[in-house]
Amino acid sequence: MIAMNKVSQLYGGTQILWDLDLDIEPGSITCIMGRNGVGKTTLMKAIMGLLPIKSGEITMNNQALHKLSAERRAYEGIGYVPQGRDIFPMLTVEENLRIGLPVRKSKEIPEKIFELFPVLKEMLHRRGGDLSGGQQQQLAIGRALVLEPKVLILDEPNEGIQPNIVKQIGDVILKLNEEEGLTVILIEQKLGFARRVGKEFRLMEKGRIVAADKMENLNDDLIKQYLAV
Ligand SMILES: Nc1ncnc2c1ncn2[C@@H]1O[C@H](COP(=O)(O)OP(=O)(O)OP(=O)(O)O)[C@@H](O)[C@H]1O
Repeated sequence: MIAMNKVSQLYGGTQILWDLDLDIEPGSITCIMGRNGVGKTTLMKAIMGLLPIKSGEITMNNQALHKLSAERRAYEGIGYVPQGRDIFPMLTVEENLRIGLPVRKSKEIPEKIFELFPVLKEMLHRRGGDLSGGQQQQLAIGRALVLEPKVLILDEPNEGIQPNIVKQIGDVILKLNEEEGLTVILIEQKLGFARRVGKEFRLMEKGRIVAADKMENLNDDLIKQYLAV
């Protein structure tokens, strides 16, 4: 579905991604894992078009993606929930959700969003900045889903969030995947969550993918080598 072929990327003079190859199968839930600073967020920004790549190619369903603008990639069906949520604190929940609608050429927020996250309906007229961290994360996911993406990228959605909301977010990801075939790419540091939700894993080190397999094959040796701190 999404493929990266020998992608390299630099920040200033520092190379972050090195000839990186990645394959994301349609309908999969793939966890991108690795220690801090290995390039996971940079990789996601490269897929989204938020950072230009230096060389290599990125395709979705065999169509070149790396030449398209970030906006165009959203239009083509890639939804992105950045690290740190990034909602608009001064806008209401409803206004935050409506931001994606022009891309979708629709006037209404799909009712499905409120079925998945009932709290967003309850808080529709509150300012985003007044929500709890967990509620803001649900809003950020809801806002990405307004675009009805084919692929949803989430960057550490559970960072600093209380366990009951982490559970709800996991349930929503699994439901969208199982019922609608949504392809999910998830940056996840928490092993328990990755194992519950992920079907595939990709381990990163120093800007490269160093291991790729089904989640049930994420064994103690790999964890020790690439994840343990
Ligand atoms: N805007 C930037 N300018 C320069 N260097 C950056 C910038 N953003 C990230 N980097 C560097 O790029 C490298 C990869 O960062 P990235 O955020 O992609 O890693 P990560 O695996 O997502 O880490 P984390 O788990 O801590 O979020 C790090 O060494 C980081 O310091």
